[in-house]
Order: sequence, then structure tokens, then C-alpha cells
Amino acid sequence: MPALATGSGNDSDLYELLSALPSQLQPHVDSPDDSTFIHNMFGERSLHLLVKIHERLQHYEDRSPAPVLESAGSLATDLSEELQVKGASGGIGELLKLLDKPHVKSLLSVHDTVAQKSYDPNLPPLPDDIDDDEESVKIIRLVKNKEPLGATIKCDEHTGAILVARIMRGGAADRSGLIHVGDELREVNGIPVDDKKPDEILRILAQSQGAITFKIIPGIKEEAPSKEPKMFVKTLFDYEPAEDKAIPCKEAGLTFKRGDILQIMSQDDATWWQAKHDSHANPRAGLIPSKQFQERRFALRQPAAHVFQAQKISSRKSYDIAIEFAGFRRSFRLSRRDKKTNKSMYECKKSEQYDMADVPTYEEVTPHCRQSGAKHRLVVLVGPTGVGLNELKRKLLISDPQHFSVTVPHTSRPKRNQEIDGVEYHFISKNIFETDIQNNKFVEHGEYNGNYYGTSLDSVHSVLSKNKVCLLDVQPHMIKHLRRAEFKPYVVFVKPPPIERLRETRRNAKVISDKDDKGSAKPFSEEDFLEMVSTGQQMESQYGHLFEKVIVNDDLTAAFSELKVALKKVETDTHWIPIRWTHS
Ligand SMILES: Nc1ncnc2c1ncn2[C@@H]1O[C@H](COP(=O)(O)OP(=O)(O)OP(=O)(O)O)[C@@H](O)[C@H]1O
Repeated sequence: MPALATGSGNDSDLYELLSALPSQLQPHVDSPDDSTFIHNMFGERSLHLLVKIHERLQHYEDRSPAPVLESAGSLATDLSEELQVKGASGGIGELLKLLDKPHVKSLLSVHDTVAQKSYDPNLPPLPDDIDDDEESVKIIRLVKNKEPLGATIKCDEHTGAILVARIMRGGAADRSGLIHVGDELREVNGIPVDDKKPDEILRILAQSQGAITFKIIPGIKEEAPSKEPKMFVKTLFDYEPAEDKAIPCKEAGLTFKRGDILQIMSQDDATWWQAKHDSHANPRAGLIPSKQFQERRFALRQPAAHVFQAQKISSRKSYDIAIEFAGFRRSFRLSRRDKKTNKSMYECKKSEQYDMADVPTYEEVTPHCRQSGAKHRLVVLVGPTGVGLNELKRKLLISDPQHFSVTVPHTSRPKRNQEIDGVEYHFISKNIFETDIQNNKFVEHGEYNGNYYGTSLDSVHSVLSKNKVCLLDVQPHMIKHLRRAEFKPYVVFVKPPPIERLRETRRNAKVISDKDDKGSAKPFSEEDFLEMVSTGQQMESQYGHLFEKVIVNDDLTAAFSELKVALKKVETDTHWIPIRWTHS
């Protein structure tokens, strides 16, 4: 038995030994039963297989790290062959099926490759006749899978050389660390490319399968090691690279929708940044227009005409009313359309007109979660007149009067008998009102029948400092004045449903009449619905980038619960907010 114990010799020696053993032991066996037993035992197939496995393992230990690898795969093949002889019944059948599975085969093959350490690339041999003066050439081999290479090329205007123009951060080329911007491409898979156009080279690349060999002359300026910037932006416009004539490489572009959060990976190029979607696992960056570039072309494309006049939205007539709704009074949103005068009660200052800062491109954002006990974010509701802002506010207030509150507006009109200062309104003189306007003390203000009305910033602070959620509805052009750290406004756009649904759902609803000055309620007219829908569309297209939540007020109960859930999340979950709100 020493041969077995030490494992010396080869497989055939062992088998011979196993076969010889019964006859060699024969002289020492007395009974025929013992003799049969010995023959059966040493002739048993499983014993032979065990010996074989033992041999292989011994072989591995002796030769490690050498080619054990083929053994895992070939051992499995041998084992399958042996087992097939036994017939595919029961456990054997199951084992055979298992060994035949492509996953198991792949696993064994991976094991073999790793154990053999055979993952170094097989580079073509260096030519013997290298000229010492020849430029240094780099031969790179990358294995192509479904993922794009993540690099773009261009033809140098002066020399005509094919150069690597861009390396997309996190892409295959970037991760390899082997290709750099400025490298000159000489050959792809042995095909010289110096006489080819970038498009032709891309075709060669597209047709290549598996490993691709590049011959390149390294660029003079090596890229500085990039430190990964952790800058996140919220996109304020939709972008589709396939439709962008200016992008240097459409395939390298990154598609996004307004409101998406992107991580900016590189701003090295002033015109084309590299970015990736925050929520996507794919580490490869794509090209997006830089902020400056987007602003420039936006301004060129859309001369002042794009500006949707604030007055147009707010061309409502105001009512000097303070409607009581079960203890709830409207905030300052007191206006209705006015066909007669078409004059807004809301002032539109010069600064509210279009300016460069209004061009919706990107806004740098950071995750924010309200600390328990901290002030609540201001909840700003916007929507076309009659869409149901007051109804939704009323429902919120009724649902939790301790938690939600509205502001008390200011007016310069004389107090009426039954009114209490600070309850329906804060009553102040015209002079003081005008001084306060000058001092920017109002979120918004207007004039009706010779009297001023307005919502002051102080009234908002007053609600917030009571640790309540302040519900404020404003004209959309006022949102930008509220977008500051002290308020961190959460802007909800209440959108009308399609007109058929308005007709259906508002059958019994009443809207404040614009036919008389008393604010009497009347059923919605077809004209009201049409205006609500078109104003809603205009608001969304001009101010949509400022909305954090859009709620379609179709079924009132559904809209209300959607709003309530969203407001709860604002208090408890992490949201992206402009980074400048965290700098105060
Ligand atoms: N989803 C809805 N289904 C049916 N009726 C609704 C719905 N939403 C609001 N209403 C009704 O529509 C009418 C107008 O609503 P509300 O006064 O809240 O509008 P508003 O946006 O505040 O308008 P305004 O600009 O005039 O202040 C009310 O009678 C209200 O009850």
C-alpha cells in the first residue's frame, strides 16, 4: 500500500497495483467468501475514481501553481464519462445533469483560468527590427463586450492624425487606464487608420468582436489624475443628444429629463461636461452641454419671445374678500380674471422679467433631510385659477389644524366693524404699506379699488416660527423670490386634468364669478375650463423647472391624499435641495 499512501507513480501504476492486489493477497485468504469480497472491493469503480481524484490532487500539490486548471474541467469530464457507464439513474443522473450545466462548466473554467494565473494578455511578439529613433508605440488590447469603449476620436485639423478626443469617466477605456486624451491612433486590429476618417474607424470598431488591439502613439501631455468631483445637479430641461446638432459625438451623449439628478464627472471641457445619472448603476459618464453653453444657445434660440408674461397668468381682477370656510380664510390669492380691465393686481417688477439667471439649465443640489424639531419647509402651491388650490388647502387645514396653517394678509383698506386686526387681515395705512413695498417686505402685493393687499414675508415667518407647516399659494413668477434658505420652499403645482374630466368632476362645483364685483359663486363655464387648461400648460412650460411635485387635481380625494403623502415625505425623507440653501 505505500504507493497509495504516497501517491507516487502515475495513474496506470496505481491501477495495476489495484488490479494485482487481489491475486497477491490470495495466498493469505482462506475462505472463498473472503476471496470474493477482496475481488469486489478492489474492483469497485468508486474506489478507482477515488484513487484518480487523489492522484489529481497530489499532482496539483506537486506542480502548483501550474496547470491544475485543466484538471478541474477535465476531471469533471472524466467523472461524467465514468458515471455514464454506471447508468443515469437516481443520484448519478442528477450529478451528470449538474456537471453538464453550462454554469458549472463556466465556473470550472473560470476556476482553471484563475488558478493558472493565465489572465495576462497575450501580446503579439515585439518586432526584432525596432528602429531606436522610432516614436514609442503602445500596443493595447481591450476586450470588447456589450459596453461601448467610452472614448471619442477626432481628426487633428493640422496634422490629419487620428487623436483620442475624450475619455468618458468611468467607461471601459477610462477604467483600463491605458488610453488617454491626445493619444494618436495608428492601427486597429492591425489595420492602419492614419488614412481613415473617424467614421470609418468607428465602423471597424463596431464590426470587431472580442479583443481589439490598438496601436497608439502616446500623447505628449498625460492627463492629470482626475479627482472625482462630487457635484450633483438637478436638470432644469429635457435633453436628447440624438437631436442635438452641436454635440461632438451623439453616441457619447447622456439623455435626461427635467428634474433628473446628475453627478457631474468632469468640467474639463468648457462646452461639454461629463455626467452620469445619480440613480443609475452604470459608472460610465456621458456628454451633456455645459451650463454656459446651454445658457448661450438658449438665449440665441429664444429671444425675449419665450418669456411668458407674468401679467398674462395673473391677469385677474382682485376681490376684496375674506371668505370664511369653516374657520379657514383664503390667504392672499384673492383675484379672478378680469376681462374688462385686464389689469393685474400683482406688480411685476423689472427684475421679474426674463434675465440670464432664469435660463433653466442646471442647479447644484445636495441631499437634505429635515432634522426633527427644525422649522418646516414652506409649502408653496401654484396652479391656474379655479383648479382647486383653496379646496386642497382647506382640506389640509381641516385634516390637521395644529400642523398646517396659512398666513394672514395685510391690507390698507379700513377695517370693518366685525373684523379683528390680525385675524382677517393686518390693517395698516397706505403710507406704511408703500414703505413696506419699497423695503421688499411683501412676498406679493397688489392694488384693488384703491387699496393695497399683500402677503408679507413676516407673516410667513410667523407661521414657520410656530413650528407649523405654512401653506402659501402664489403666482408662479413669485416662486423665485421665495427660493431661499430661510424658506426652502417645496413647490407643488396643482394641474388641471384634461378638459373632459374637468367637465365631469366640476359639474357641481362653483367658481367665483367674474361677472360682478361681489365675488358671487357660479358654475364653471366652458370658457373657465379652457382657460384653466391653457394657463396650466403655460405655467408648466415656463415654470415647470421650479416645481418639485405636480399633482393633477382630477378626483379631489385622490389629489388630496397624494398631496398629504408628499407633504409627509418632505418632513421625513431626504430630498435634493439647491446647495445654496445650505450655505446660510
Ligand atoms: N377635484 C375637484 N373635483 C371637483 N370639484 C373641485 C375639485 N377641486 C376643486 N373643486 C371645486 O372647484 C371650485 C374652485 O376651487 P378652488 O376655489 O379651490 O380653486 P382655486 O384654485 O383656489 O381658485 P381661485 O384662483 O379662484 O382661488 C370649488 O368649488 C371647489 O370645491
